[in-house]
Amino acid sequence: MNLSAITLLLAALGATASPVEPRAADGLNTRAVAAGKLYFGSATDNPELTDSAYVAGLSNTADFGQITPGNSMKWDTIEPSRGTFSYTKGDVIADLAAKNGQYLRCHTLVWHNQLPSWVTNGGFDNATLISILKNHITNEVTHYKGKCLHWDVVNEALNEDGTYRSNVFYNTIGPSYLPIAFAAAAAADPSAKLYYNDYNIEAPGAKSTSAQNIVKLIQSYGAKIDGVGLQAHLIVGSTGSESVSAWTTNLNAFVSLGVDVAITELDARTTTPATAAAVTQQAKDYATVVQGCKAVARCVGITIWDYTDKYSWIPGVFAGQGDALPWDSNLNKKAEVYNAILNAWGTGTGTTPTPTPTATATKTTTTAAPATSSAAGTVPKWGQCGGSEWTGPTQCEAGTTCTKGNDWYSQCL
Ligand SMILES: O[C@@H]1[C@@H](O)[C@H](O[C@@H]2CO[C@@H](O[C@@H]3CO[C@@H](O)[C@H](O)[C@H]3O)[C@H](O)[C@H]2O)OC[C@H]1O
Repeated sequence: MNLSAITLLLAALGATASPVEPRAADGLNTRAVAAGKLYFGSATDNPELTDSAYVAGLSNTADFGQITPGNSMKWDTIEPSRGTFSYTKGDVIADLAAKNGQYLRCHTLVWHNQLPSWVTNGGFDNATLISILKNHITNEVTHYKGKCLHWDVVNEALNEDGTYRSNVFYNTIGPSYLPIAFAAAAAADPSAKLYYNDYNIEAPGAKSTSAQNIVKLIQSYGAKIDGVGLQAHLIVGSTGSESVSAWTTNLNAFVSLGVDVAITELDARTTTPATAAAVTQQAKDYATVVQGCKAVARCVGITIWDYTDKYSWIPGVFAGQGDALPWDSNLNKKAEVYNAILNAWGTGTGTTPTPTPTATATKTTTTAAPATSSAAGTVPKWGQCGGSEWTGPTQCEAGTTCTKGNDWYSQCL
């Protein structure tokens, strides 16, 4: 039926064909925004962007209001050799987000994995590695300035028992590599929200407590940290999906430090092929995470680690595991899982944030300003070696020696 036929029909029925306000289509992102969140999003990666059906799904802003590059902003892609920066792959994803009017979560600046061997095995001394770290961060954050809603500044600095992970940065610089990284990122793009991101911090416990201590450490240096990302690579029916209250208790422990939280890499894997019972449990697990985030005002959004089993990272890393995402490997929605997420968001009641994102990430958020913020260059000096300027906690072990750097940190020897 053409438009004039519809008009005639409406006239016959006593109605008019006047234009009506378009309503946003229902979807995972639409529901998240209606619940007061900034986005529901998905990770993606360059190779799958040749799949037009996949791209169409990813670009559907009813479902996805944010995208995260799964690999293309990591150190080995961006600076594969010292001082040589390559932004081609990351730009493709940043441009796609801008074209779609989606937020961009930028991932990740400092991580022990996908770190080129020139960094890992370079044998650099403390001062040189700090300089390399700051140069990498400054260059990359400057390149994407104004485009990243969030930056995952440091990824996975902790072991399972909550101690610091041994990596080239920790082993050479000590824990101050974290505040140094955050300060460098803040200086390069003051508008981007800066996150510490880790896995197995989804439930209260030693690792979650240590992640909270990382927030305090960064704050104690006077550097800016805006949020903590909880990856949430879940196993169906296992830790991280027990109860909404466990989620809210844990999320609120971070929020009480004055930072936002985000679920940054959600998937829920099972033995493949998934049984009907596993899919039912998986739907509950996704719903639990959504309800936990929904209940905490400063939980700003949820990202699934790609949206379809077709491109999930899980089978390649966990043999015999998979079927972890709400879309199957034929790009069809798993109705039980998808609807569980929709229903968990509900139909609204939150404070709807300012308009749909445009190409720039510099937009108003519904969340409060971070509790601590200090511009790089005005942060307190780390005075254990010189003494007078610093009144914060002791960085270097008692009895060890240190040397005062020419910046706001010192170096434990
Ligand atoms: O061969 C590699 C391939 O192994 C690599 O896989 C990526 C590995 O990282 C995945 O993302 C991480 C998942 O868990 C968290 O710990 C991290 O924060 C994430 O960054 C990513 O999805 C995989 O594709 O990809 C590049 C290939 O050359």
